[in-house]
Amino acid sequence: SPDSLPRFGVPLPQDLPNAEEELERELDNIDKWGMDIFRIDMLTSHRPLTCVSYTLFEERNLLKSFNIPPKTFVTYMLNIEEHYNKEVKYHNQVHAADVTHSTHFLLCAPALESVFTDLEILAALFAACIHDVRHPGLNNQFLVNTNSELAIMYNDESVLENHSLAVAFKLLQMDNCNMLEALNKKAVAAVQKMVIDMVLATDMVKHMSLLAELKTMVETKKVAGSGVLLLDNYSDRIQVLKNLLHCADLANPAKPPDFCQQWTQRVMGEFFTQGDLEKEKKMEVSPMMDRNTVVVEKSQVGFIDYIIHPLWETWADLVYPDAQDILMYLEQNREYYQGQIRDSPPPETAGETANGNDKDKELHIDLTL
Ligand SMILES: COc1ccc(C2=NN(C3CCN(c4ncnc5ccsc45)CC3)C(=O)[C@@H]3CC=CC[C@H]23)cc1OCc1ccccc1C(F)(F)F
Ligand SMILES: [Mg+2]
Ligand SMILES: [Zn+2]
Repeated sequence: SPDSLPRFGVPLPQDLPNAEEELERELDNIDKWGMDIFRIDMLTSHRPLTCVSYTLFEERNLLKSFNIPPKTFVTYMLNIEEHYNKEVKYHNQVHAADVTHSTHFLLCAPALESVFTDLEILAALFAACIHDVRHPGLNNQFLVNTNSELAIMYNDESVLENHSLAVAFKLLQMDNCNMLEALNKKAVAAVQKMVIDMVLATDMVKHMSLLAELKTMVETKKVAGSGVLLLDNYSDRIQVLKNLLHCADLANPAKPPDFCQQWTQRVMGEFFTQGDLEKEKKMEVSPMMDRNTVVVEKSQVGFIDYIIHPLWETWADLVYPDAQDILMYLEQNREYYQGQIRDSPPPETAGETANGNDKDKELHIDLTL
């Protein structure tokens, strides 16, 4: 019947004869780290988020478990997808679909089997879907420095993250969009709180404290007889979910090389566009956004050494041995970028930089630039 949903939730491109089989083949990899989200973006006429989230909610039986009418779910997700900015080169619906898929994969870790309830899984996938909605392709610092409407609205505090949350919950109230309508008030409140906690934790200013807490949790890790993590209070449970979404948001350097390199091109495109705008507005150009000075490969090595590897190494300890393959991709990508740096120095001895400075001090200088 005309109002029945397309098989993957979204209409497929008419000019691609076997789009449906191609898409089915890509989605067969939905439980694998190497799923090709860029091909899914192409095969769904740029609606990867609705397609991937619909496929995941069906696979996890979440629509039935929470009486979510499929039509309502798809209407809401298409609405969310529309509110990601296609002109933005990195923080668009493809990134949201990628983070949602990575969130699903991390939740599948054997160490987390039966640890989280369906409600918590729904909240984590929902948070991933909406975590960057209405991202303008500009960072919080720019919005604060330019006294933007958004920075005033949110008093300079996690401006983008607050905005994405507000937009997502506002869209839930539109016609035929309330996918949580069948949940009781208590469950809706619980989901909303978890989603808010997780999305606010994707603000990079929270990174160091989030990682410190994760390290403490790993050191005091409680494991059940079956080997799964023991998380017996909200604080521990939400802490793992915050770090899980943060890892999914910081997964690009831990993906197969060609995907990692595509994400790097996209983020450079977005950051340089901001740098150009800062130049145009006679502002001080953010050091990492100046196309005339940034050495992309060096940025990636610094990003991996100071942010990505410490986080993923700690996550891998938490779910040991489930994230070992991810760590392998990360180390492979780090070596690739290091090798791309022209006349790159000899491999450093542990903890020392070439001129004998302590690495962490160098990080401090780097991060405060
Ligand atoms: C695929 O590649 C990236 C994906 C996402 C990000 C994201 N970056 N960040 C920040 C940007 C500022 N950061 C730093 N500033 C100065 N010195 C250092 C030293 C080591 S990090 C760091 C910390 C990370 C975000 O907030 C984005 C939004 C949320 C999550 C992650 C996003 C960064 C990617 O590539 C690296 C990079 C690319 C281009 C320019 C700079 C960088 C750089 F290496 F600098 F990060
Ligand atoms: Mg974000
Ligand atoms: Zn993101």
